[in-house]
Amino acid sequence: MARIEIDGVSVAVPVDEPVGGSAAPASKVLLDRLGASLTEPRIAVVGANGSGKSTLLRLLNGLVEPSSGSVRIDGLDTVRDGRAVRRRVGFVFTDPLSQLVMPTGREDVELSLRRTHRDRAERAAAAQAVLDRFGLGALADQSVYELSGGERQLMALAAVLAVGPEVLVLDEPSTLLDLRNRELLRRTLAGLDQQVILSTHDLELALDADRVLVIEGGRIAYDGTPSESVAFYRALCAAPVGTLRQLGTARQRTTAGGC
Ligand SMILES: Nc1ncnc2c1ncn2[C@@H]1O[C@H](COP(=O)(O)OP(=O)(O)OP(=O)(O)O)[C@@H](O)[C@H]1O
Repeated sequence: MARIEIDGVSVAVPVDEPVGGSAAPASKVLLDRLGASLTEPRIAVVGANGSGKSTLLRLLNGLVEPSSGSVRIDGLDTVRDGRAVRRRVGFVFTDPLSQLVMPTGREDVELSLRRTHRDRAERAAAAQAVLDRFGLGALADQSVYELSGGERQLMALAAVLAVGPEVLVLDEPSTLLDLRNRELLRRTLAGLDQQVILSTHDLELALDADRVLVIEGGRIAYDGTPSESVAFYRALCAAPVGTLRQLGTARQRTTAGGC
């Protein structure tokens, strides 16, 4: 497994409106002083809408850069060594159309394989094997715009897995999947050699992990076993917004928004 070190990471973005009448440019803090060492094979990140899950995942392959602190994958810094990090860390987006750039799934998988399989015939055979593994062979030559949302999501996952990244990061991978394909995804993830880090609102998927982080208001509100973390998250969602609750290691809940 890779060793992922998140060290004192904050992410802030500038906003147009200065806060409190100050003339200084204002910024919005998306992640606030996060620290974690991620070494388990399966890690899930749960949290309310807008809590910072996607921002956290995007840090892991340098799509988002820390405003302060650092993220290292096996010692490689995600900013300084961005290219090397992205070769190790495959990222599957929530919206597959932001990922599938070729007209058909087959071409997209072959595009992923262009570096590892220079020979055309070998590349075609490797692409077919990947497509078959996901039960996508029959859909491989259809326009990606004609695929259902779930089929596209599996196609995007196949295209990323084709190159065998060491770490697989998935942002809400089961959102568009029906029950059958959700089970296929769960079985696929369970059978991978790679380290898998995913964000999800699907608590069953979170319970499959070895470790679950609960993100709330840009901070890690709980970090524990799946059953503990999911119980914490359920309690957090049940708590009235703005109330002080002592829930395990929870901080005061100060942000608005449902779960
Ligand atoms: N580039 C940006 N500029 C300004 N605000 C941003 C930017 N990116 C994210 N945000 C804000 O940061 C917060 C966290 O966003 P993020 O996408 O990480 O949340 P999330 O937990 O993944 O949410 P969801 O479950 O709805 O997908 C949100 O309030 C979002 O609007």
